[in-house]
This record gives sequence, C-alpha cells and structure tokens, in this order.
Amino acid sequence: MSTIELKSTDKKLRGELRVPGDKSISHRAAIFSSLAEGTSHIQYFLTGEDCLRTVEAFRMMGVKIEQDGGALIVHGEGITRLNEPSSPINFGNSGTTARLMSGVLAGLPLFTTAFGDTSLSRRPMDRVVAPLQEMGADITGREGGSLLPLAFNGKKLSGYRHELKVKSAQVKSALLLAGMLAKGKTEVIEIGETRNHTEMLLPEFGVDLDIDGRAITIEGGQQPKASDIRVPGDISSAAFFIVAASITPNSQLTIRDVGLNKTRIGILYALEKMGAAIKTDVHTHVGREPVGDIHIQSSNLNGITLDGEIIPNVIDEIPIIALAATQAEGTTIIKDAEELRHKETDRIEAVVDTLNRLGANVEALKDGIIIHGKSHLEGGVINSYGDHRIGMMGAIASLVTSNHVTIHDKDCINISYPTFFEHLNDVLC
Ligand SMILES: O=C(O)C1=C[C@@H](OP(=O)(O)O)[C@@H](O)[C@H](O)C1
Ligand SMILES: C=C(OP(=O)(O)O)C(=O)O
Repeated sequence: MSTIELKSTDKKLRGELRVPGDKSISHRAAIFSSLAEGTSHIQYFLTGEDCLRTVEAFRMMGVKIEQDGGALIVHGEGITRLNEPSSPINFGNSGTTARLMSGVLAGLPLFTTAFGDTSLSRRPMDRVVAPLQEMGADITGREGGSLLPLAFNGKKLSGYRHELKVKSAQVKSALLLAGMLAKGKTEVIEIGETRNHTEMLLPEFGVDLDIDGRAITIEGGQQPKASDIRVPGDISSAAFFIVAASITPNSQLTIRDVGLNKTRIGILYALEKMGAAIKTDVHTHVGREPVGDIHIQSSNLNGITLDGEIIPNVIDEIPIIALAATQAEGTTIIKDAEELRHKETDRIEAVVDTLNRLGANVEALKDGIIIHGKSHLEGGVINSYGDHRIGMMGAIASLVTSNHVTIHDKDCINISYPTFFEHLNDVLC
C-alpha cells in the first residue's frame, strides 16, 4: 500500500498555481467528442485515472483517441460507427463514468457489460438504471440492476419525461445523453440545481437543448459534431489549496484559470461566510464556462451552518470545508448532505473518523457533520479510505498539525489530481 509521511511544518503557501483540468468537464468532453463526427482537440484534459476510464471505454468501442501532452485528440466517426466491445468495460473508481456511460450504452445498438472496483461496486446505480428502463432500456445487473456489474442490451430508446428523485448531475446527464440517442423528445426536470456542464458543453458540439428553469428538453436523433475546447481548472481541486492558504498563517496564493461556473463555486461562498479572504476575477470564458483567478490570503475563520440548496454545489468540497471548520472559532453544522454517504466511500464517516484521529472534535449526523472548532490538531496516522478527497484533506491537515501526518493508500489521489503533491511542494515556502 502506498504511504506518505508529511512532516509538521511552519511553512506558508506563497505564489501561483494552475490546478489540472476540471474532472466533470473532462469526462463530458471525452464522451461528446467520442460520439461526434470529426476530430476534436481537448486542451487541458484531466489525465486523472477517472477520466482515463471514460477514454478507455470509447477506445474499446473503436474510437481513436490520442494523448498529446496535456491535450486529448479524439477522432470521432459518429454514433453509428461505434463498435461492440469484445470484453467488459472497467469503470474503475469513477461514478461519473458509470452513470454517464450507462446513459450512452443503454441507447446504442450494442451488447456491453461493465464493472467497477470495490468502491464503485457498492455505489447505487438504480438511480440511472430505473429511469433508463422507463425509456425502454434493457439493463440487468446485480440486485435487480442496482449495482455493478451491469449488462446493457442496447437499443433505440423512446423519449420520456423524467422528474428526478435525486439531486444529481450524473443522473441528469445520463438521461440527457440517452435522450439524445433516443427517438422523440426527452425532458429532464430537476428537483434542485446541480452542476450544469452537460447543458453548457453539448451545444459546443452542435447539440440543441432547451432549458426552461429546472426543465431541460432534448430532441432525440441528434449527431454531435467535433469541437475544439479548453477545459478550465477544476475548482474541486483548487478547493484544497484555497483552504490550505486560508488556514495556514501568512499565506498568500493565486490560483489561475479556474472554472467559476455558478453551479460549482459554493465553496467560495461557504469560505467567505466563514471569514476567508478570497477574491476572484472572471477574465475569460472557455465555451460557455466562466474562467478566472482566485486570490487567497490566510485569515481567521468562524463556524457556519451549511445546508439546503447549496449542498449539491459544494458536495465534493465538504471534506475540505470540514477541515477548514476545525480551524474556525465556534461550531460548523453541515446538513442535507446524505448524498455524501454514496460517494467513493461514506464521506460522513470517513471525514469524522479522519479528523478525529488527527485531534479534531467532529460528530456525524445522518445527513451531515458537526465540527466543533477551533481544535488543535496533533497529527497521526490516517487511511485515505481509498478516497482521493479524503487523502487530500489529510495532506492539507498536515499544514496545521503539530506532529506529522502519515497517510496510507495515498495513491488514490491520482483519481482526480495526479500532480497534487508536486503542486503542494511548489507553493510551500
Ligand atoms: O456530474 C458530475 O460530473 C459529478 C456530479 C456529482 O455527483 P452526483 O451527480 O452523484 O451528485 C459529483 O459528486 C461528482 O464528483 C461529479
Ligand atoms: C464523487 C466524486 O466522483 P465520482 O462520483 O465520479 O466517483 C468525486 O470526485 O468526489
């Protein structure tokens, strides 16, 4: 098992940083360009393990995909030219690959099977399988299609009006992709706002969507066209450095070219409410996605309540927000976040266990976390739980602990941020 020991340090964060490309947008770019006709160039594609699972799935269906430095070059030949893979597709640890690809595989006239690692095999798939079945999909799997492995007897689906039961961009996106391949019109109605990258990016590939409040409509039978795009920096990766600079005294850091889509910047709202000194400036758009720089200075934080509509917007950032809350005066209450129990690991239990091991005073709720601040963190030995976001939270904690932090199974960080430790070393001085 890969282990790292991070020594306690008096260093601060200074200078500038560019975090890798956005994971959600990279997955979508790989999918849309692989379904497209023509050659797409995707600059700043995230080559983390999760996005490479999506790439590999399409390679198995015969799409020629090259990696050229930080760019992905996808030679799409169109939906009808995809081949049936001769062996099962491995979705690895990636929920986004599993859910979005389910929407695609259900609607292609191919037989495919897919599986995942131990963590992904525990995560709920019925949230996509059941609504796809309403469109006529023929999907079978473990526990009635609730769990991977799944088998897709792909076919032409029929358009359907979906009223979503979970606040999930993965489910929304899977159904929009299935709708794009289906006959007739598909409508997806959300129960709350979730990240909208699918809606932002599909039109860049020439696919029409109609958005009316929480209802998104897509006509079936559309063939995407190749597009050249640039992926903005991932705010979910930047989040670790935003918190690091906020809680490490005398820090001053700028993170360049980060995606600042309003459905993703809840972390900035949460930290500002805690008293963090953060400035952002949107200086450009890539496609329809706003991109800007984030400037952070260390400051004293206070506890907050985080709940309701904002939760889907910060869902992946809750572990690192919880670490920030251990360094804030007063109590932080995070609620309405039961979804955390369905991520790479049960992130409520993982965050509570990890932070308490380091010396914090944190409690689990059924749907959230209570953090009693401010705590002096001692350090200690933790396990990433095989969850990249827990591993990175532990690494950032070492900046404020009085003793070293040992992290077992740190390699899972390659899932979303392969250059994380290099970047951390680069900005510490
Ligand atoms: O659509 C996406 O790219 C994602 C949506 C979120 O999951 P849910 O859709 O399950 O909320 C998020 O947690 C995940 O990291 C990426
Ligand atoms: C939950 C995450 O990803 P996924 O659902 O794609 O595994 C994440 O990156 O935090």
